[in-house]
Amino acid sequence: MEALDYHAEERRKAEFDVEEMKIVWAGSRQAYEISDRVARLVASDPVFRKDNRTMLSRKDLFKDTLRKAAHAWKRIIELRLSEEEASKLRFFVDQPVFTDLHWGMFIPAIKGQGNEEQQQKWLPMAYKMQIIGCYAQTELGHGSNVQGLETTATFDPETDEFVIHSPTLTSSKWWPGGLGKVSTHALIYARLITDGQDHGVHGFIVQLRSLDDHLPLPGITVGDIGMKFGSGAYNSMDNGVLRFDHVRILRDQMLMGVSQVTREGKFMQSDVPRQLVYGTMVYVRQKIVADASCALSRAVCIATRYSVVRRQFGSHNGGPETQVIDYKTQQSRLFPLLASAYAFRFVGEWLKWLYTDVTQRLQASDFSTLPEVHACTAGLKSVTTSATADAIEECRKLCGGHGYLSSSGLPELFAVYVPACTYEGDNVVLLLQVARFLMKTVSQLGSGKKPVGTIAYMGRSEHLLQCRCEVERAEDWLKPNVILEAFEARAARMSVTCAKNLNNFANQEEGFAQLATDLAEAAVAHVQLIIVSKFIEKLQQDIPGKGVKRQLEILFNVYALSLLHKHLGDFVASGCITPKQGALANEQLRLLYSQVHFDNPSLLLYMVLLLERLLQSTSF
Ligand SMILES: CC(C)(COP(=O)(O)OP(=O)(O)OC[C@H]1O[C@@H](n2cnc3c(N)ncnc32)[C@H](O)[C@@H]1OP(=O)(O)O)[C@@H](O)C(=O)NCCC(=O)NCCSC(=O)CCCCCCCCCCCCCCC(=O)O
Ligand SMILES: Cc1cc2nc3c(=O)[nH]c(=O)nc-3n(C[C@H](O)[C@H](O)[C@H](O)COP(=O)(O)OP(=O)(O)OC[C@H]3O[C@@H](n4cnc5c(N)ncnc54)[C@H](O)[C@@H]3O)c2cc1C
Repeated sequence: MEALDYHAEERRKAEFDVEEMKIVWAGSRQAYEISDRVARLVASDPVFRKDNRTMLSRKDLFKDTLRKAAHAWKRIIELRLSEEEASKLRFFVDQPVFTDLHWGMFIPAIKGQGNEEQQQKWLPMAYKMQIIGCYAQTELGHGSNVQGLETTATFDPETDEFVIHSPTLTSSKWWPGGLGKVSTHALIYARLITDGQDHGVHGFIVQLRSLDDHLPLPGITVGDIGMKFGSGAYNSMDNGVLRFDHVRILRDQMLMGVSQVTREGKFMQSDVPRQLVYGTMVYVRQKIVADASCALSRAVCIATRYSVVRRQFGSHNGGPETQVIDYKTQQSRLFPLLASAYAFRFVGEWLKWLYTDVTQRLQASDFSTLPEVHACTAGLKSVTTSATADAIEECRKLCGGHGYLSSSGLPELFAVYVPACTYEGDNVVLLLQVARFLMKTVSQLGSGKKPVGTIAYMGRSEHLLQCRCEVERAEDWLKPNVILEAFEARAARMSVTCAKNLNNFANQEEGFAQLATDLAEAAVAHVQLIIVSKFIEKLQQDIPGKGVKRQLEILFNVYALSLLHKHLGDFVASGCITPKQGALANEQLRLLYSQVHFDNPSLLLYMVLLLERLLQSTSF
């Protein structure tokens, strides 16, 4: 049976309302309708074709990308698309391009760190793309360590200007997307110096190129940093290098929403946490979590299509060979990835709410949830991107030799996706930020300060440190409360153990350095608990559509139990569950795989159809 006939057949047999499942995936009926409308618009426009991009030279690929970006902008204007529709269209164009940084970082930074006057001056030009901006923070010598940046911004009270300078080779700005060829302006992060005093890293808007002839302005040396991983992939982006030779900018080009410099050169730190200077990174990290579910679902679609069509071995009396989807090993590798796509989707929805909430609180000078938002965005960005990068590679391997063909779509998807484990914060560095938040919380237990939000379970650590999972039969692992308590106990015990071991060192810094690996693992346990708990919360909502909730419950159990199986060592070593209970979880997982496959083949194929229109480069 041909794949498409098979799909049609399976949809007819669907155990659930596929249309309602589409809405669950999109987040709302409106979001689905926008997504579907824009996806069709992109898929039907030959300018946006992408099946050729791995065969283009870097120069032709870049020209092709600029052509698509210009066409996208033209269509946005012509069709009067809303900001949400425009963002979707740029997303579906699906090629790393300078607009990611213009819309994704340059504009949000001005909105988040600029004062009212600066927003009124710069945003109208940026929205009309009369200026094109990039986010120039990372330097050749420093990326993770933002406080180590070397570019200087020295205030000159004589002229009421800042002098922007690159004092060393390692202070060269290195990596910013859109910098190499396109951007006219940059948001530069530099050390603010007034009257000889260094006030740390702040943001400055600097014009790089002429708006007349696009040539670099005096004192600016700028260019592209060259080919990156893979052939097509991220080479459609002009990541660049930038050096300043005593470039002068007006005082009001320092973003003054977080701190200010007066005409007299006095540094004023307003009563907001200095970390708000990092706010744009927090914003993008929460976007990256939502994007992880998209990238993961695409890889799973391809691997699922392949697995239901491909046959190998098992022919009896000349009959058809076995579909590879029937192999238990194929199921145990593929189905947890399908479940992860939904898990990341739902936690991404929640994280978007958390970010919106903190943004509203900040406007009311309420900074109470800022530490949790930092920990959640950093941790979820780290865990979801690492899992997604690994999953795309796993999907390639699930597709045999065909997975290695460019036309499968997987190599390009992998090459474009994997830098997500590095940009917007190296994933290990971000886990250590989560660990810092966990250790601070544990140290405050007993102080009377009740842990709240995603860390509230730490307030029950006395119980969690000694509880025993009530699992005697495999089906006991189908109870959400049993799974939740196991994940809470594992996370609490790993954090409390780290906190106790830190006390064996002369100081916190030394302890942190020596125990960094344990702390990173405790951070992963905490973040995976958040993902599991948000999936449970999603299932507690009213989910319309025949059989939809039932499918999602199956996927939840696959996600949680496959994680438990993968990290069984943590659960058993921390005493949360016994080896026998671990074996029962694995037994239940096998039963669930059969359910996903035999009772609900359409659930798998639904994922195939989810973004099918966008998988034009997928040939099978
Ligand atoms: C956090 C750091 C690692 C360390 O910072 P510090 O040294 O300053 O802090 P400390 O570790 O000493 O901690 C002090 C204190 O501060 C707290 N803290 C730290 N950070 C934050 C924060 N962000 N918010 C709140 N609080 C924070 C910390 O917890 C401590 O608190 P306590 O004292 O109480 O313990 C920092 O150095 C850091 O963040 N490093 C990482 C650097 C980084 O992330 N760089 C990224 C550069 S930009 C980049 O890479 C861009 C890539 C983009 C590629 C494209 C992506 C596109 C994706 C989607 C967007 C699409 C949008 C499309 C839009 C459209 O088209 O429409
Ligand atoms: C495709 C791509 C696009 C990018 N776009 C932009 C952009 O638009 N704007 C921008 O400003 N930047 C951008 N970046 C830069 C990116 O943000 C940095 O690469 C990232 O922050 C990591 O910094 P680094 O490369 O200097 O590595 P480092 O910070 O030098 O870290 C190197 C490695 O050392 C280890 N390490 C470092 N510190 C620690 C620690 N404390 N504990 C344990 N291990 C540690 C980690 O393994 C880490 O991967 C981009 C990068 C890429 C790959």
